[in-house]
Amino acid sequence: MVALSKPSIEQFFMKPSKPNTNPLIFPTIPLIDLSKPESKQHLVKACQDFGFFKVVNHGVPTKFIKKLESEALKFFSSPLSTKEKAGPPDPFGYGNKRIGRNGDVGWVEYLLLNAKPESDYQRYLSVFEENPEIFQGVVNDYVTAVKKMACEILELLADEMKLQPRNVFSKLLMDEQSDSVFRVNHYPPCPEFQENERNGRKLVGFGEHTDPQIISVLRSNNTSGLEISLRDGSWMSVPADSDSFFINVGDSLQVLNNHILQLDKH
Ligand SMILES: C=C1C[C@]23C[C@@]1(O)CC[C@H]2[C@@]12CC[C@H](O)[C@@](C)(C(=O)O1)[C@H]2[C@@H]3C(=O)O
Ligand SMILES: O=C(O)CCC(=O)C(=O)O
Repeated sequence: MVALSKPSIEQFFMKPSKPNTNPLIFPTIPLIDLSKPESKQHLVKACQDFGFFKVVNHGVPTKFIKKLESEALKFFSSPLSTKEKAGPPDPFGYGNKRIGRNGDVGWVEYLLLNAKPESDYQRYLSVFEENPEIFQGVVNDYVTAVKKMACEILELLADEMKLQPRNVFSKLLMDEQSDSVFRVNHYPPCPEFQENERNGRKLVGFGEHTDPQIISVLRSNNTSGLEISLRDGSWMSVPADSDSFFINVGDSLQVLNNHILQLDKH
């Protein structure tokens, strides 16, 4: 993660990270097809070996995805002064370039919302003037469907790890006290982008980090740019994809998993 105190255009660029060029280790992102029962056997391996995988036949209705995308585009197309009424993030709300509480910056604007079902987004959505409830409804439909998929994945994982009850992980997502968040990131065009690319410097959208939660469910509107770190310290690009979801194993699930493996040994 790039932690900088004085945001200036220079700070959004850095030397490219080490790409994976070893032809003997050219990994592909594990694929989990939720419609195939045998997929769940690959799930534990994908989590343990890679910590990241792609999910197809996920059951999240395309209409929820498209509606969310279109509402999010409406939000980010609004004038900056309007969007800023939904910020700064505390931690929820609209954020621009400043990410989190540690002084990190990136070429990104975002809307971070609490993903609890009863959350009220009115405070953040003055942008939508007369009908913020449309955005609220669209987010609720999307978040509910994505949580259902996330719970299914976590329950398959518990089954495969022979853990009881099978909602041992998924209940953490559904709990009243759950710290689930919903985040929409928008990476606006950058005027200095091409010149810096020519000089071998890379634009940082959302800097290097791990996710503290159980799992992160990621989706892009068919855009590349996301990279994941491999065990050998190299970075791998996640190809653009319009239909799939990508799952990142969060720090909490890794800790729980290591704890369970330790218990197994005794
Ligand atoms: C720079 C950061 C933003 C973040 C907290 C962190 O220090 C590193 C993890 C980031 C992340 C990623 C997943 C979620 O979007 C998030 C809310 C979280 O819990 O960890 C963000 C944090 C953030 O934006 O505050
Ligand atoms: O926008 C992205 O694709 C990555 C964002 C990310 O890593 C995150 O929100 O934790």
